[in-house]
Amino acid sequence: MCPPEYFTVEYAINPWMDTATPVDPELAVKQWHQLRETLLDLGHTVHEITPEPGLPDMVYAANGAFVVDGTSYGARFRHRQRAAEATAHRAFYDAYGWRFVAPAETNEGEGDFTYLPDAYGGLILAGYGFRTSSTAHAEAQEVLGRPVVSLRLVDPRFYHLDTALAPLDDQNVAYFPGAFSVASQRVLAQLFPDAILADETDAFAFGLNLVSDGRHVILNSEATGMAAKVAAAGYTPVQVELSELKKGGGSVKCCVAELRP
Ligand SMILES: CN(C)C(=N)NCCC[C@H](N)C(=O)O
Repeated sequence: MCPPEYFTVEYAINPWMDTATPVDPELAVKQWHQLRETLLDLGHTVHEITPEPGLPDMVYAANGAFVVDGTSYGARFRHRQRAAEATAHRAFYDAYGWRFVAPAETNEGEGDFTYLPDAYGGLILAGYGFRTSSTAHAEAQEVLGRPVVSLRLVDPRFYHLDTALAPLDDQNVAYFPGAFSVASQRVLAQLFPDAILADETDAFAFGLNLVSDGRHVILNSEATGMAAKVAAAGYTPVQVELSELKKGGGSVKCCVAELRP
């Protein structure tokens, strides 16, 4: 995770960002700490990457890389405003001694990649259409040695895969079909017949931008419908307020990069 020390909305690179809407920096820091405490209370270890001035979106740590089986496939950001974040993330992984592979293709880390270790022997799902190039999917497959399923995102509000789809455990997902092309919807229905289907209201409340440990599902407090759906499926929803970070176009998942040894 990356503390939101320099978080602000000073440019707009997604439909959620509006430079005219003020951010409450103190509230952003408070909400971020509540998310961190929630993870710690659930028994997770949290490492912090040092925020850098001039990189207000660095709080969305999940965009900095995608780690599977101890290998970190680095990010290469679509927009110049975020480009320097990739270097900071690389330094973080180097300092921890992780194997790091620098990408040649544009990709935004866990924003557009996710991994299900028990689905089909270990499956990567990858989004494209707004940020990550589809060519990065093939690159990730070569780097990580796991099959990658490419999914096309079609709604600009759901510009990263992790705004439209989330693993609930090691083999099942929740997703909002309307965020995907018709063909990608068919692929998801084939791969995940037991998925929880979110609707537009759930997705709009960032209800899919969640972090799950397979039992507890941490999600945005505004996503009440999604909380009810995961509870009905036997998971325990844990709701956190992240109103300020939503102004930058992200929520729970965006703030948490998962390290998979
Ligand atoms: C799920 N993740 C990681 C995200 N969706 N990230 C949010 C990025 C927000 C940033 N202002 C941007 O537009 O890049």
